[in-house]
Amino acid sequence: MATVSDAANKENNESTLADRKVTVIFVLGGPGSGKGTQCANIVQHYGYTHLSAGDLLRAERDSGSENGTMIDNMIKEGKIVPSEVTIKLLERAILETNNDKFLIDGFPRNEENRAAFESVTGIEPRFVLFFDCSEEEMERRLLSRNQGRTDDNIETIKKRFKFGGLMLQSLLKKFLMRLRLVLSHLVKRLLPSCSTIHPRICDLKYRWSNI
Ligand SMILES: Nc1ncnc2c1ncn2[C@@H]1O[C@H](COP(=O)(O)OP(=O)(O)O)[C@@H](O)[C@H]1O
Ligand SMILES: O=c1ccn([C@@H]2O[C@H](COP(=O)(O)OP(=O)(O)O)[C@@H](O)[C@H]2O)c(=O)[nH]1
Repeated sequence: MATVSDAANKENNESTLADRKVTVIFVLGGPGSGKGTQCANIVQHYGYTHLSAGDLLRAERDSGSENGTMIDNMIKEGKIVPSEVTIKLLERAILETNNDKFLIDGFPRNEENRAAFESVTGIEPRFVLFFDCSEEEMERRLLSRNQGRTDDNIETIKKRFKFGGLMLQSLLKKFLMRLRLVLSHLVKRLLPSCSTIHPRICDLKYRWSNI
């Protein structure tokens, strides 16, 4: 589906997502559930390009952009950056990459993110990988992640759990209804290094062979 920005880009002879046929997998899970770690594994074995929404936002913040202060505040408060900002960064990253298969890590965070992405880019995910992990384990991992992040402190971690948990649950329900959700215990069969991800529920259509 072409968008207004697609039309503007066309006039400027820039390539747009409407010109590209891309496959997208959303990789979701709470903070510290292992999304980034497992994306690195998948990239190695399946030739996907890994796009972390959080990394794109941190790079934008550090670039001196006009949105830098807003992004910094949202991250420190564990809140969700407005969809249009994150989607623009994802769109740009896809267009700059010469691959047609993408793992989008940590996005969407909520239903509004999902709907906006679909409407702006016309892209529906092939499916969604969800890494399920207890808050206790996620907290332990985040506190020893040691990447110098401004949000890996106990106060912000609690906020990320509080704001993110419910939104993620209702988003997952949407994907579940569309039969697009693959849970961590299925991922675990393919990626033995996922062994500490704690498995729960479900017997859903398993489409790993398609990627
Ligand atoms: N299965 C695992 N068992 C133990 N520690 C893990 C596991 N997966 C990731 N970690 C560690 O937990 C921390 C958070 O993982 P990360 O992949 O950055 O999570 P996310 O991207 O979901 O926030 C990192 O320090 C990582 O090395
Ligand atoms: O689509 C996104 C992804 C990330 N974030 C912000 O970036 C922070 C860090 O996200 P990231 O995915 O890097 O880490 P995680 O919280 O999953 O460990 C989040 O708490 C949000 O404040 C956001 O607003 N929108």
